[in-house]
Amino acid sequence: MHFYRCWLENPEANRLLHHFQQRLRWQQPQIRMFGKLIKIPRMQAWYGEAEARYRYSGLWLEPIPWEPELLALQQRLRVDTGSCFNAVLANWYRNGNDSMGWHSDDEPELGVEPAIASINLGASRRFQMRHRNGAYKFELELSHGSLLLMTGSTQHHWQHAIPKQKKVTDPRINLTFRSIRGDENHGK
Ligand SMILES: O=C(O)CCC(=O)C(=O)O
Ligand SMILES: [Fe+2]
Repeated sequence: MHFYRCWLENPEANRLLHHFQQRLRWQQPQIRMFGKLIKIPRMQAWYGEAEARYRYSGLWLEPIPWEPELLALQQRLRVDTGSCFNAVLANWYRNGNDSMGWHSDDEPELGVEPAIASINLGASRRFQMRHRNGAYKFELELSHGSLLLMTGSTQHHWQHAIPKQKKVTDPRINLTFRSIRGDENHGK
């Protein structure tokens, strides 16, 4: 894992936060949990190239075609990280009551050792990580304008979560850029 605390300068991060809040096509999908349908505790949008269909928490997501500012970030990430991402999952945590439960990003369509680039805008939130063997746990503060890069076997050994933080009143947008293999590659 690599963490770049000042990947974006403040004025640009501010501009992008407002832009994405207003312009992305946010939805609040429902997932089945313990036999009940419940809305996920945040807003979400999936953008990218047409082949980047993705199953996330049991939901099939069809990508919305790239939006210009998302595409510009994808191009900057290619230069800075050397990875070509073909899709992005945007999450909007409206305040500290929104959250994401423990999971790994290990869906088969991400490939064996996925690189995931996660850009943070808005309120700082705690990013918790725990090892699957239960022995290690730590956390990072994901602040405005920062970039977290997860590569290699991170998703095999670790789970992560964004816990609720009741005192946080400001919104946060997180963009996780991913590389999805097209259907023709599945099962190979
Ligand atoms: O909001 C975050 O920082 C984490 C998002 C995440 O884990 C995901 O989209 O899979
Ligand atoms: Fe994740």
